[in-house]
Amino acid sequence: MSAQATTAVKKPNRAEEKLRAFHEEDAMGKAYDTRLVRRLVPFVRPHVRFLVLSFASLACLTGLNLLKPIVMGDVVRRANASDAQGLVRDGVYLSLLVVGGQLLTLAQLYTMQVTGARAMADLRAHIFLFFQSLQLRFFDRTPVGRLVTRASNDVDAVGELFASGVLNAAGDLISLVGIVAMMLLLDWRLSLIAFAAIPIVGAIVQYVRKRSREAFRDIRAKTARLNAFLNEQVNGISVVQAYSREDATAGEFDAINHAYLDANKRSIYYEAMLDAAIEMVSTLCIASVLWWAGLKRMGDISFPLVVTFTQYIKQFFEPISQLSQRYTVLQSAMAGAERIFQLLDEKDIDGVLSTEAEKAPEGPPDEALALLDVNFEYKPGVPVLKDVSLSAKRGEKIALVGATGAGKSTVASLFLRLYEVNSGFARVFGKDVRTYDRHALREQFSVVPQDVYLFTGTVLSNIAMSDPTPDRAKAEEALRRIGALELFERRNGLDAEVDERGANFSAGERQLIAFARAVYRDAPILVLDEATASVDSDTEARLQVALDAVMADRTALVIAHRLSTIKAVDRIIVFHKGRIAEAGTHDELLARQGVYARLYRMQYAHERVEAGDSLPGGLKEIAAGESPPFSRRSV
Ligand SMILES: Nc1ncnc2c1ncn2[C@@H]1O[C@H](COP(=O)(O)OP(=O)(O)OP(=O)(O)O)[C@@H](O)[C@H]1O
Repeated sequence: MSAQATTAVKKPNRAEEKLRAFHEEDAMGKAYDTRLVRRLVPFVRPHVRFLVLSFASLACLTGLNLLKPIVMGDVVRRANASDAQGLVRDGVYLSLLVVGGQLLTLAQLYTMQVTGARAMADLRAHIFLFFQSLQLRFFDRTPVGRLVTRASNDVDAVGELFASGVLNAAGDLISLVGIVAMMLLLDWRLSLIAFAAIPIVGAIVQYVRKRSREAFRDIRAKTARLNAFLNEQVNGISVVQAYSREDATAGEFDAINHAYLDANKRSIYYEAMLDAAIEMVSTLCIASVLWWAGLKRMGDISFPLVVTFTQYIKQFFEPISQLSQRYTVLQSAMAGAERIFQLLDEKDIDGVLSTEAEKAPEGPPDEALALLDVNFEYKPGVPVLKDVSLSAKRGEKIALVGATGAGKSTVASLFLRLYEVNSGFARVFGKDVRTYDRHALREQFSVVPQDVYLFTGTVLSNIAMSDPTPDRAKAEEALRRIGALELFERRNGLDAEVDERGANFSAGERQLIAFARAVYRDAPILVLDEATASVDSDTEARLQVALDAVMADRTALVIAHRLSTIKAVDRIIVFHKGRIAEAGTHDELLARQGVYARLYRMQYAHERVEAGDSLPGGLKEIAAGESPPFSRRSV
């Protein structure tokens, strides 16, 4: 282990603390929980025909295995009697048993695992659809790593029920009963010698089971931590490299990786211990039977009987050893199922307003957007919007301005119902947003968000993402309208590949694609949240002209820091610490000499300094000493 890792182990580091939540949630439940099994049934039911085939094969296989020792004993008897014909017949029987057994094993494993793979694919799809129906509030408080673990590792843990043959435990039990019956029928005294080993095996299994269960729980917790850490660090790799945190991060990873390795080593140790112990006990048992047979100088115990009996003893310990391993898998599957269903029971579902809940009174026919006395907080006790009321008529363009963190983007999120108001109402086209079907509501909006997110694919698939069948001509037209067609044509146009998160495009190019995406969608309301923050001044000027055309017959909500970009809107609403400080046109607000006028003057002064102009008296000081309250994101 590296030096950093050693330090990291001693002192809980940032990742350790942040990921402790995974430990806490990772309680190992019961090994078998009927409630959870019942909830898994709907995912297995559509594939039940495979399961029936599997159990039928298993029953036949168990029967065939019980016959094998008898034939072996017969082989010895016929060999003793030099019965060549009988030996040939036994050879044929044995071959049939082996070939038949292998064919049945093949059928049994295949059908069982196909059932599991299909059921787990359905479960994963269900979880993914469920993620999409959750409100953003849920994702704010849940680490991505945990959600990824739910849809991957936890589903895999449940799938192990099928893959590792836990359900074959039914077959194990049947064969155990069959073996015991056959042994007793053959010779009850030899059987008693074999059964004397049961308490010893029981004690070993109990000792190992408890410890391997803890090791297993630890592995699951450490897997979740590993996933969460990798997810965060890979996403933030550019920052890690820029701030030369590679060594520190490697140290943190080393600690987490070693903890994972240790948990695995413990689990491997106990599994190996169990295998070796059961093998030893079974060999001792065989030795005792041989000793007893020798002591009695065979007497009424024949040589073929001893051979048959030792074969049964071997078969007797096999399911016992497997039962204990399957118990661990069963327990981890139940823990996985419990975590999955806990997630699926989540209440933050993005639904339609229930009929009893109070809804906003209907708005006037010409109203496009309205907030009525809205209060909102992301986290309880931290108000973000306070008593906010505003409205925009159809076709009206309004701008929201205010300092960083004043609550402007939050207003847009409330209209799209990405978050729910705590009190008051949000209305779109005169209707409470909660009375809409969420798709119908969001179809009213074209959004250019502050943080553009591109998906792996092509420029076309990203521009036309609102369309199940992307229309090339329409996407090209969208790029042309925003004046960016030429820029993209230089790099393979609409077919240019987009890497994960659009990493192979500049921030400005990503913003242009987001613009084209909004134009393509062609919705009646346009939301531009700092939409030109990442493009150069030339591109911005061209965009502005294009935008005026796009906005012409639409309602628009423009969020901007650069006040020069919003002079032409119909109304400007100024936010200050979550409240509306003032509202009016650019000229009205300047004339009022309030917050907007002050902000505008400061920004104007700052721009003049950057441009190298001389400043009017008084503004020089502001420009030199005071940074503008609006952050400038463009260069
Ligand atoms: N998902 C979230 N969870 C918790 N708090 C949040 C969340 N999103 C925003 N906030 C907080 O709400 C406040 C308002 O955020 P919002 O993004 O609306 O501000 P804004 O005016 O758009 O700021 P900016 O100009 O920087 O984009 C901020 O204090 C922010 O920290």
